[in-house]
Amino acid sequence: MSTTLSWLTQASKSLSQQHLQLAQKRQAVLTKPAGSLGAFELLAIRLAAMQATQRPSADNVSINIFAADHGIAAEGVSAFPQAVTAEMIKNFARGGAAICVAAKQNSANLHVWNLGTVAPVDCGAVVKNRIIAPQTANFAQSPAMSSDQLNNAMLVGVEAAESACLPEGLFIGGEMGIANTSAATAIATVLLGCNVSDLVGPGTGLNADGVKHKASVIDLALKRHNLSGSDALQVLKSLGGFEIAALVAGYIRCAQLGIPVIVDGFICTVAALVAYRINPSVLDWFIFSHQSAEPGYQLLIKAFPNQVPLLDLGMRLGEGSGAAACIPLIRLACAWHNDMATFEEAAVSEQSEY
Ligand SMILES: O=C(O)c1ccc[n+]([C@@H]2O[C@H](COP(=O)([O-])O)[C@@H](O)[C@H]2O)c1
Ligand SMILES: Cc1cc2nc[nH]c2cc1C
Repeated sequence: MSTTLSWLTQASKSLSQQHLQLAQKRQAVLTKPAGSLGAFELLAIRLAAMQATQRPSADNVSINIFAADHGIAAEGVSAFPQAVTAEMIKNFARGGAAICVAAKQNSANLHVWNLGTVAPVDCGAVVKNRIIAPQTANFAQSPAMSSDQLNNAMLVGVEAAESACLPEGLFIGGEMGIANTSAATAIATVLLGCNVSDLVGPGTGLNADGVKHKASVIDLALKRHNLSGSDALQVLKSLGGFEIAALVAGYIRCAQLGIPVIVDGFICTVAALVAYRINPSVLDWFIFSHQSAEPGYQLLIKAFPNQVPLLDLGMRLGEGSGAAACIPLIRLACAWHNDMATFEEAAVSEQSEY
């Protein structure tokens, strides 16, 4: 696709190989059998390399929720009415949503970006209004976004990433948008070259008949668009989600700025896939937080080589909640790495040769 978005393919910041090796060496001499802290060890090593430090930290976390409505909601593909998107933005502003509680619990900064809802939202300064349109076009009938809309939605993600650029900051993207599992499923179906039935699921809670109907709506829409062979940006524009576009750009900008990204559930992981297809160098900066209960997640995560999500707790909320659930774990990984004694310091005998 011809685009003014050429910045998207600029290389991500390089990891510090020096700090990667120092962190690997330190993990090997801490008072524990080698590898016994499992994924915590790799997490600390990766963060040390990302932050180019011998003392990785996760103290500065910026949580950014991108919210938007979807024209495809008119096809009856969600268990909830479209009005919930705007209603939940108000709930974010009042502090009543799950992500607000998680942000407070973990002393993380929370930002809400409203990219457009059908019902108006007036929440004063708490919500940053960056309205692209009341909703995307219904992708069962036409492309979800114009090129300008795609560009403007992506600029919101860039703005969020750049404002998260604090010393040793981490970025969590979250999303809110009724019917966005349909958009995400459609995008992933094209990018993975699989069938809709391999990925489609209940989203907010459709029953079996509802999932069947959702699958046939997405299937028919994809036949109309005929996107096979299209690049990831074209797929994003056609099947959309302003909030998904903002996430894609936010992730890429974070990787370019050297900000570690904690990727949330199904929709966010689809955004991560679009980002990865546009610019493969972003993968160094992604920490996959949790296996969403949305069934398509299991196939989706296989598209990222060697990536295993940290948690599998049956979550499927969105909002960045699964990523936020990882904050205490990431902090613990850092504390173990930074503060444990070495075998030498503690005068503990090391492993024998056997
Ligand atoms: O993050 C996930 O894994 C996830 C899985 C299912 C649903 N959601 C959330 O539910 C909404 C989309 O679901 P739906 O059924 O309306 O397409 C949207 O606001 C998402 O944040 C999120
Ligand atoms: C209530 C509700 C809260 C959500 N948060 C993210 N997606 C959501 C969808 C619904 C329906």
